[in-house]
Amino acid sequence: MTDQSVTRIQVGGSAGTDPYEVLVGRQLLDELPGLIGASGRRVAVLHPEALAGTGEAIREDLAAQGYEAIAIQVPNAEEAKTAEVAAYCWKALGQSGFTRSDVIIGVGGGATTDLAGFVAASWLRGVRWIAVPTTVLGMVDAAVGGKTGINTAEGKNLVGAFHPPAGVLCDLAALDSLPVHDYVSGLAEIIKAGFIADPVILDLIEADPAAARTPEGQHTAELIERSIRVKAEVVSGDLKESGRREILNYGHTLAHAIEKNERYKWRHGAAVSVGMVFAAELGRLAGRLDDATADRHRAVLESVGLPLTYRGDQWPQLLETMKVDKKSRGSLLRFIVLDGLAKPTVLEGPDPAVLMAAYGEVSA
Ligand SMILES: NC(=O)c1ccc[n+]([C@@H]2O[C@H](COP(=O)([O-])OP(=O)(O)OC[C@H]3O[C@@H](n4cnc5c(N)ncnc54)[C@H](O)[C@@H]3O)[C@@H](O)[C@H]2O)c1
Ligand SMILES: O=C(O)C(=O)C[C@@H](O)[C@H](O)[C@H](O)COP(=O)(O)O
Ligand SMILES: [Zn+2]
Repeated sequence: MTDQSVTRIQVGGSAGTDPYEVLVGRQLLDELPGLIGASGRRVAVLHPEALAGTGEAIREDLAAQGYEAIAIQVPNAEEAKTAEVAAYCWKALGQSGFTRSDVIIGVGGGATTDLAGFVAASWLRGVRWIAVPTTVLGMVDAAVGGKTGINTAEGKNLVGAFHPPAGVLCDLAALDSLPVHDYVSGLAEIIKAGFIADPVILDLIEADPAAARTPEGQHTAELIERSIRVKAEVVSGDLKESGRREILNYGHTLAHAIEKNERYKWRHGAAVSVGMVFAAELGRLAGRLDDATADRHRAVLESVGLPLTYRGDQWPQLLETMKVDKKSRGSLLRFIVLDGLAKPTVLEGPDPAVLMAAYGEVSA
């Protein structure tokens, strides 16, 4: 039985998109059969190496309920977000006779659910999938909203599809085994939600930054739920990022360039942290953002142990990579900046000197 203290947050349902729910609580796996649906006979549980035990336990449980269940183990973290690993998954699905009525379950962090969603989007031109995020970042951001994809040598998430899940199960117990480095990485996306839409998030973290770094923290569930609500509200109105959804990319233009520069060895949240400090400086230098809000970025990110700087000598490469950011239009670079707290906006084609000066503020 699903625990009674489960929070349900609806996503989508307008503009022709099917609604689905994000559940936050404990012991949520009993929800799987309902999400798989009456016509699902085969299920593929896609999981990273680090969650071999969890993946197998879910597979066994579903097999015991009569499903033809296979497990597909993929590498940890960004090593899973490649065309080669996607092809490996397609092969496993083909060999098990996976049809359009069958279902993929992505169990893991954002890298795993991005891959699982992409495999689901591309297999037979789209099959049903369910996200079971097991990291903070996966719960508050990656598993929600239907952006799926993989990286290429040229950049982050360059191949993908919008393919929303049938449901998202955030079991808070999963966070107990998450290394602190990965836990903290997820806080960057929570802090992003605070700056772009819900400043109460910032207040809660600033009240006790040490507690925010652990699953036992007093406000853990509230921070996760508030961030999911921000994401749910934004993507519900703009699934395919034709406008407002771009605000979720706050800090990501530089972040993705840093990730590529580091050959995807930096955690996404760490790169987003530096990217948000850069975006705040850009907003300040462009005359949009007040000093106090810009300075608040450094203070809150540093208080939870996120990085604020990156290598100063890498600017030319980073600038080149930023040109193929998905928000770019032709040769026009576009950034999300703040006009004030919780007032995100687009800054188009900033003066190259201003861009470089903003980078100077995050250069180590
Ligand atoms: N689709 C989206 O909208 C969206 C949004 C934000 C981020 N992302 C993507 O999410 C990815 C980052 O996700 P992440 O921060 O969750 O990292 P991750 O998926 O790389 O996971 C980090 C590490 O933790 C391990 N792990 C996962 N759950 C665990 C658990 N419960 N216990 C122990 N180990 C566990 C993983 O195997 C991996 O080694 C990036 O690729 C980023 O681009 C996507
Ligand atoms: O959901 C979105 O939209 C986001 O931008 C959320 C980001 O946190 C996330 O990292 C996303 O994958 C970035 O998307 P991309 O389109 O810039 O690759
Ligand atoms: Zn992100």
